Amino acid sequence: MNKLRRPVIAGNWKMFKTRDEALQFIYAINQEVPEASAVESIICANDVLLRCLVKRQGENLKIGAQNMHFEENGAFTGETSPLVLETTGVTYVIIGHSERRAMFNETDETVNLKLKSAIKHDLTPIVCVGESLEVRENGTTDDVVKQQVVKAYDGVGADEALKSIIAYEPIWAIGTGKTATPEQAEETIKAIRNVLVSLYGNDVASKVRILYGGSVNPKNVDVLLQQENIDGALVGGASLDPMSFLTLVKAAVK
Ligand SMILES: O=C(CO)COP(=O)(O)O
Repeated sequence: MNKLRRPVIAGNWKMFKTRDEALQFIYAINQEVPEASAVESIICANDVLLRCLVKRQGENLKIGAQNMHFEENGAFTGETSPLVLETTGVTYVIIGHSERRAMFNETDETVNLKLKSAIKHDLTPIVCVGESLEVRENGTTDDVVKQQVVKAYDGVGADEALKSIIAYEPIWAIGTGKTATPEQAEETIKAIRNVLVSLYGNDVASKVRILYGGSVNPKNVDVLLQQENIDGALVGGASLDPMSFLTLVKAAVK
């Protein structure tokens, strides 16, 4: 791993786990999670579970949300305010996950508004980008992903960008068991870092963490994390089992 950038392993539980299952998971790993100074370990859970997880999180495990509204309050039935996340003790939030883009009308514009709002509320945004299989096959991955990054960071200053994390998740690799090869992931993540260079210069670009997501598991995590530009992983299925999640976290501090 590049020791200049602290690695991040974030579990995205999606709409899995009951309250009891979530608490069992936290109790099982709290004492085992490596020091936060060596790896940022995060569980992003369903909104209803956030409060009880925050109360029981250990020093080295942080809790994140999977989405939020960009407004602090208003007539937005069913939405979650960033202010509520902040005051609940949540410290991370996933923004623009492809499932939300595909099923819940998330757009590059709302991703941009949410990114700015999250930073304003001291939430570390994990900004998701990634291409469809069609885009991968027609060879325009870099263009599509670059555009997503440019639009997400429109009007975002360097100091704010430094507080954000990017997750590159090719849609065709999510939940399919088809991981991008380490070379494919590295190539696209390098292209994302180059966008940051053009937006903010070398120094900022070299400090922003960029994660890979899409069928990451304990077997493939090492080779992915060995890539120069991959600073960690955003993990769905393999984050649901406590021992599997711990293996991933420990792989990041090897
Ligand atoms: O969508 C993902 C994480 O946000 C990836 O999910 P899987 O790890 O289950 O492929």
